[in-house]
Amino acid sequence: MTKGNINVSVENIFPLIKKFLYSDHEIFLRELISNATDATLKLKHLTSIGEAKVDFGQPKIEVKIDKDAKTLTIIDQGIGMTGEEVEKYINQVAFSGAEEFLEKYKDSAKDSGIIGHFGLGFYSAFMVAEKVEILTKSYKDEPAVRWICDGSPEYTLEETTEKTDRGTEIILHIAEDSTEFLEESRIRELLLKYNKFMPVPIKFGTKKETLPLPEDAAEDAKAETVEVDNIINNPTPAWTKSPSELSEADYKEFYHELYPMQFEEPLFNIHLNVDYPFNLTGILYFPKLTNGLNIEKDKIQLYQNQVYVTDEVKGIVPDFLMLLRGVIDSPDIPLNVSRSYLQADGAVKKISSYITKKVADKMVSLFNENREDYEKKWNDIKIVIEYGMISEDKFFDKSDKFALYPTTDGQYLLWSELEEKVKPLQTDKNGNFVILYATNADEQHSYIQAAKDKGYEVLLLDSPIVPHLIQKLETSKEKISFARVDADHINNLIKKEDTAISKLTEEEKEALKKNITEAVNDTKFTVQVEDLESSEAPFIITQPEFMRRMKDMQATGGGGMFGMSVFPEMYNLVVNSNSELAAEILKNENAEEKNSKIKYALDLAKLSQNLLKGKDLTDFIQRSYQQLSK
Ligand SMILES: Nc1ncnc2c1ncn2[C@@H]1O[C@H](COP(=O)(O)OP(=O)(O)OP(=O)(O)O)[C@@H](O)[C@H]1O
Repeated sequence: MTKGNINVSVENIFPLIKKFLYSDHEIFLRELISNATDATLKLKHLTSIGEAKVDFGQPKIEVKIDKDAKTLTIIDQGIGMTGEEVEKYINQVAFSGAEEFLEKYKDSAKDSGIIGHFGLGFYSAFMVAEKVEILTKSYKDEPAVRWICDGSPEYTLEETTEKTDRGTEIILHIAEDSTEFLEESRIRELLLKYNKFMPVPIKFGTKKETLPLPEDAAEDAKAETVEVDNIINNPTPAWTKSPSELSEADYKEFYHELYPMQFEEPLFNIHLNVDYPFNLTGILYFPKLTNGLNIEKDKIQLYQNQVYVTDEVKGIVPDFLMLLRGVIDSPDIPLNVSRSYLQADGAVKKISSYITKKVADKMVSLFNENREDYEKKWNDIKIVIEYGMISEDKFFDKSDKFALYPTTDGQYLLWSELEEKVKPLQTDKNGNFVILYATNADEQHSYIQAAKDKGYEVLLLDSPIVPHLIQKLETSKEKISFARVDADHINNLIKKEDTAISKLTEEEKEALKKNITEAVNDTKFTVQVEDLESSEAPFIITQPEFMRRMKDMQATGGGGMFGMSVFPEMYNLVVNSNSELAAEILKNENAEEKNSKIKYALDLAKLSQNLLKGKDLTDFIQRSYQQLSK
């Protein structure tokens, strides 16, 4: 038997490990199962290149709890270790055997999926165990050994005949403060969290399975039940397969495997697969963003060689795609990811821009393959696309091929189609293409109607980030501007050469303006007398585009200008000088009647802008009833 001191530079590394190495104690299981997986994959590799002349068979990893003995054991049927190797790989902390293996078999082992890198994973066992035993037998024809260490730097190592089969057993004597890890439910939870898609089958207990009845079975025959291994993982999850092997149904099935509590079907998926300049595979799903939207729970999961790392993917996945679901697996992402690391890491930045590009490409092909279906899904995906257009220039540059601009008539136009269809009529006298839009088809109905009467097209842009999107489009495209239909009278929104005829003289218009301003007596409203068609409404309330947009942008974060914290409510009250009511107000000499007519007309204008509320609305209704009964 050998006794010795574990070769570390710090006098006692264990308290350090316990405290600092991983803040999350539960990851010890992930580390040990990763080691067991590595050991299995190493053997697979060695048998495949003929270096290990043993039968690889169908190895699995087993996790066992013995409550009485207070032990948790992880057993693999992998490569095992000789006494010498235990000395080398276990006793010399921070000497990673995985690294050495990869170095030695550099070229052939590149794709073997080996996880370990740092040479500290094994010692995370001491976060939960007061004593750790390793019972191991190498695939080489050498005696098995037992290594025991109680958390001090002292260990014992001896040969044993107790283990006759190949592989390693890690026996953790669970410490008093960690007995939660002797609970079956806790271990099951951890296995499902970290190991659900690991590449080697993991057995945790057994389960009963009912055998199918033979075809010629008697009617009253009872199906036989057998005890089988309870395998908790799916060793070949969809993302490890090639897209050509997978049907739509497979993708959907995997979605539900990933998120068992999600009952809605995903809208579509994007299979990621890149091996240069970094390795990355994965599947992203566009979920249907319903009201019950659960961004918190079902997030994109990050894996490293099928080992779950985290679902904090900020930095790796561009912000605008955080609403998606799915998995990303990359051996280039370290297991112990920290935020500062992610932000600084070049590979991670490349991953983020690759994902952006891939999503853009997928949008183009979805649109081209089945436009009708894409249009149907537009309302569910637009928020992600529009956010991407605002935040990622590369995504914006491609968006002309897949971003849709819906009209209030239910058409979905690409930018090029919008230009072709709408630009000729909606270009103003200065050559600017004015794009009219509404944010709410019901509330802005009368304005939409006024625009349509002129033959104009009105877009329906109703997502909350639209003010930002519009700003982005206006600064990126030449000679265009957006105007909400109620931003001004339609004649002023798209100014044409023709001058309107007025029934009133300039002096009369001035007098009318004065009358109305005094009667309205509210600084929120700027009175503007305009020569409109006599059939148009006498009073129209509009809200200038700039002020409203700034206000909207502020409400959705950012975009406020001049350090203004609160934008004042500002409206224009457009008075149609050619309307009968204008003439009537002007010539009415009864001051009281004049006043009440102006107020009544103002209320009607407010009503059509959805601005008449509370007491004003009640008063208005009362006054209207009085009028009726006169
Ligand atoms: N179950 C096992 N079977 C065979 N060898 C093992 C087993 N567990 C650990 N080893 C050996 O011990 C070495 C050290 O393991 P450890 O977990 O500390 O580091 P690692 O796996 O190389 O890297 P990481 O810190 O990323 O886990 C491994 O590289 C491997 O050679």
